[in-house]
Amino acid sequence: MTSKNKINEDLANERRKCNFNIEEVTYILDGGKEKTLQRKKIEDVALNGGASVDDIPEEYLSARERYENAIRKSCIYTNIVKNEVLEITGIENYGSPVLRRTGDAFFKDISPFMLHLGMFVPSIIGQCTAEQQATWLPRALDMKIIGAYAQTELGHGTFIRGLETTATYDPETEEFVLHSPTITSYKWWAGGLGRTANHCTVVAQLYTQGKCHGTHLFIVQIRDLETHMPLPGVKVGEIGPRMGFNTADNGFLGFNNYRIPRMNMMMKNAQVLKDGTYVKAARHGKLTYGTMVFVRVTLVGEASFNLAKAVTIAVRYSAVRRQSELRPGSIEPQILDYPTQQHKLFICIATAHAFQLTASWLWNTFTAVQAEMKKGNVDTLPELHALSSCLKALSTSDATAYIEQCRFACGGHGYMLSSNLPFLYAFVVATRTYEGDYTVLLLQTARFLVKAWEQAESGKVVTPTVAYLNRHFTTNGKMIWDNSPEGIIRVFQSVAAGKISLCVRSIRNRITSGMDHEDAWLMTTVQLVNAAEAHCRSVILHTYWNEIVRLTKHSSDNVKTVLNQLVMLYLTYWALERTGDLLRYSTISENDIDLLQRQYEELLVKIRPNAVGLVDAFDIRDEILQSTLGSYDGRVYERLMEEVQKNPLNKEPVDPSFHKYLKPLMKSKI
Ligand SMILES: CCCCCCCCCCCCC/C=C/C(=O)SCCNC(=O)CCNC(=O)[C@H](O)C(C)(C)COP(=O)(O)OP(=O)(O)OC[C@H]1O[C@@H](n2cnc3c(N)ncnc32)[C@H](O)[C@@H]1OP(=O)(O)O
Ligand SMILES: Cc1cc2nc3c(=O)[nH]c(=O)nc-3n(C[C@H](O)[C@H](O)[C@H](O)COP(=O)(O)OP(=O)(O)OC[C@H]3O[C@@H](n4cnc5c(N)ncnc54)[C@H](O)[C@@H]3O)c2cc1C
Repeated sequence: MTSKNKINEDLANERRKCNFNIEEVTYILDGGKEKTLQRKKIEDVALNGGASVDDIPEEYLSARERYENAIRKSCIYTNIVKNEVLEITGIENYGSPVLRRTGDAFFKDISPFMLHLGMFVPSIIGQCTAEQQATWLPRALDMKIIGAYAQTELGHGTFIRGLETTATYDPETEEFVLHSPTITSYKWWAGGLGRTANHCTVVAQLYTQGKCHGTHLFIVQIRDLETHMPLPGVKVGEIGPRMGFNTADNGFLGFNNYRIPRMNMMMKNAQVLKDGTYVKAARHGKLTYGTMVFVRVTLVGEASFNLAKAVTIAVRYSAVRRQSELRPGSIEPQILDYPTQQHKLFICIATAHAFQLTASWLWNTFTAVQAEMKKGNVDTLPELHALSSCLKALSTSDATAYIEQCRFACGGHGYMLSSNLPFLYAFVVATRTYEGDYTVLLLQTARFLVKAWEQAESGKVVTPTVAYLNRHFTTNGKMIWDNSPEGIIRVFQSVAAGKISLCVRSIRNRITSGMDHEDAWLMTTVQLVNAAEAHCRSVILHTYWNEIVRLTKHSSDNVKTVLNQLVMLYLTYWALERTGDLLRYSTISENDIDLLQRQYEELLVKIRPNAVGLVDAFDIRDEILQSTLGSYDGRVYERLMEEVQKNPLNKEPVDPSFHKYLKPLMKSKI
């Protein structure tokens, strides 16, 4: 073995200690052996050309160079996908998470094509009629047209009903006239819009026959397909440097009485006829928000994957890194041996599992609701909206906090861009805001919870994810504390029920004392967010536990044991995090809390020997991790030194600025 492919001795030892079958866990996380094999096949085809490697790391490039480089790599990757990967996987895999994640090997930051596949194409699939899809979808999938999703404006993101861009129907020419009447009506933020897209989905207020019918979606060509020049009446550009997403050319867009054909309105859920008659969406008023629901569902899996990357980096690094002395003169321990380090990292492994299994469950719920809606039944949509809203909010918020924790766990080296942890953080922290801000989405879930509470109060049976509310009305007093997984979950459900109950009481008391409903709701929103968070925690705990029980039924004993230890760690961690709530809503005692703490510390000890095996089971290739600290071989220090050689500042022994500025300064007199 050369030093280049030699595995770090500490890491090799960790792998020898691992007592479970790593592949078995990978299969569980991927959703089955076949899925793992297909993922590996895709990765082999897409990554073995080595096209991902930049001669100069992208962080050293100027804004222009970075963008051009991102486009170059997006085209290379798209060609590989079109010509090689889809040959073996089929076109239905075009937008699959596996392909999105494999693409991470090409970009430390973001592909300018991400919104094309992530939202433009889904908006065509979800919002267009079959006839419209036949017109647009093949061209979009073949990249003959490249799109963005332009909804947010300079003045409004959250409040979609407040968007100001207008689309006014002109029956004379059978066209819509798009217009940006104010500065705040300019579209702002859409990824890929600034420099790359030649089309986009535009969300605008629809006017026909003198009446406004609210926001609707339109497909709009914004640039000439030959010259890429913005079309007359279109003003488009890039919004400027951001915390992350700097290769995604997030853009602005304004229209000056810009005309598009009638059939460019996405007409699956509402139509404007030739004469201007508006035909209302028959089934549900919010079906035009469907693309957002789809993306929120996919973001739970994204949160899991990015957290899995961060913790893979941090655990491998913590096995390689030695620091301090436990006793005078003793060998410096691996930092992974410190219980405080285990406390930082093992919860991240468990959370990545919890979110991955919850994401798959949510995806199945989403497809089941879609199937019902195809049959004309929209009854399950409110529950899906409530679930996808809170799960998106919590998974992105927790993943953000834990990725930062992984960076802290890597000390100074975690601050290096080459560790990839700062990029991961900058990418994931945005997901807490986009596709619906954290607070705003939890308040959407709270609306659903209050209604469900009122139904349960009146004796009606409520939907499965809030079924615990029915129990709330049949049991008296605090929930009996029980340290079993099912017991902890029941207590978390009681916490949620108790908090929702307090919200309802607050709202009612405020109304009784003279407030109108809107003000009473507004004054209660701090509690409502808290209640929605508690509900969502109980959903995640419940789903994670249920899925582990179901998926490990036929697993080997050691896999069962280690996955059980992780889920128990997760349940115990959250019970300890929420002792205040547990004291308020259950019979838990001081003694029970002491026991929980001991149980938690014992779990850290049990998981420790399998920690590296557990992150290896995420099976994230080095090309995708893109980290000096987290590679499979653990050559941390060598890779940090190799990176230094790529730094353009080190190309010449003396920087020109020395002669230009420093020397004159040194020579000048005070
Ligand atoms: C290669 C593969 C690619 C894969 C890619 C994976 C990664 C993808 C990355 C994608 C990157 C994305 C980048 C970012 C993109 C964006 O951010 S796009 C813009 C997103 N914007 C938002 O999310 C805005 C958030 N705001 C809203 O959603 C809404 O305005 C609101 C907050 C929900 C309020 O809407 P409003 O119309 O005012 O409704 P309300 O009055 O509050 O509620 C009325 C009732 O409607 C119900 N409802 C609301 N929304 C929905 C919905 N979506 N579905 C169903 N029902 C809904 C609401 O609950 C109310 O119900 P009742 O209580 O019964 O009255
Ligand atoms: C990296 C990135 C990429 C994006 N990509 C796209 C894209 O491709 N296409 C697109 O259309 N948009 C995109 N967006 C925009 C994004 O969807 C919005 O920024 C997001 O929905 C939040 O809206 P806002 O910016 O208007 O925030 P605001 O709504 O102004 O929120 C500001 C604060 O006010 C609070 N707040 C707002 N309303 C309420 C309320 N009713 N109750 C309580 N608190 C409230 C929020 O909680 C938040 O703390 C992107 C944003 C980012 C950061």
